[in-house]
Amino acid sequence: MRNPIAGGRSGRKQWAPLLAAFRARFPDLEIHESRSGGDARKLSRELALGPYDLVLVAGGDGTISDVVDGVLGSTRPDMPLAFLPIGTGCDFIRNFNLPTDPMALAEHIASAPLRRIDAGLLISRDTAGTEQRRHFVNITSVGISGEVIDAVNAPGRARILNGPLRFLVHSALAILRYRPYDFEVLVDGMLVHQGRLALVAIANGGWFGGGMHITPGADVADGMFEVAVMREEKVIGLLKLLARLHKAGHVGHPLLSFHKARRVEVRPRDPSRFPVDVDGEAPIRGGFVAEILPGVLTVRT
Ligand SMILES: Nc1ncnc2c1ncn2[C@@H]1O[C@H](COP(=O)(O)OP(=O)(O)OP(=O)(O)O)[C@@H](O)[C@H]1O
Repeated sequence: MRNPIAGGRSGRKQWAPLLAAFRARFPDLEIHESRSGGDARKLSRELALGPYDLVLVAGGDGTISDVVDGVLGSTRPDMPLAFLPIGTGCDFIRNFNLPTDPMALAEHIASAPLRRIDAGLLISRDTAGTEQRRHFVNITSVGISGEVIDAVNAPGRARILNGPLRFLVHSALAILRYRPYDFEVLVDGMLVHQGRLALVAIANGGWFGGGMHITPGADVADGMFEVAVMREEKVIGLLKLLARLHKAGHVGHPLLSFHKARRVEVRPRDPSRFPVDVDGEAPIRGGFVAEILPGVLTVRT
């Protein structure tokens, strides 16, 4: 299941050697390509019902998220998945120790045992008040990160910058522009914050934003979210924190708290609608509930 636009120009370059390596190791390989945004979800729901042993996801975090949502929403949610990282940020696969060489990656996936990992379920409401449900696999966050994702994914925005640098520059710009939202955050029913916030990250995996190690205590297979709550802070303080995120140097900061949880609710006070970063895309707006689904995904990593 390939997203042909993932990773831009460098993604297209990566594809030929990956395809050659995987064709050699998996002679029965079939290639299916998404044709538009969101198509990966529909296609993978169909593939989950097909005569296949494994769905290889060739794309970035958005593609992996769509495929996970498609497979978990199908009647065969235990269809095994494996990941061929081709993307801008490629944050989810940082949780696994995957080889970068295409031949080594093909061999690794072919011989890896099946294992179960967790995913998240998001429950939100659209503008008409209708309940929406979608799965995520890495990190759902709001605050500065939602604004960053809106900027990074803005259609028509020239791709002068790519990869982690793209996230870093947009993060710095979003911090300069950000006016903290007012939220209530409930973690397993307990109110852990009420008021203005820089960021809340509800994490299954440890990294977002092209390598920022926001939740170092996250474990994709422990049946829990790791939740990072970053309280309001002055611009200069946020920029300093941003500079420390790649090496997890933010841990221990007095304005940050971490929580382990099965259910997290983000209730907006002002504004009531804002972009929500779901695995590096912004498919929903406004408040939501996130629930962990322990061991629901079958993977070969
Ligand atoms: N054929 C297509 N044409 C246009 N958009 C597509 C197509 N197929 C998938 N998409 C969309 O492309 C978007 C980006 O995909 P993806 O996130 O995998 O790549 P990326 O943004 O380069 O990587 P990352 O998320 O790791 O930074 C997704 O939102 C997906 O819905």
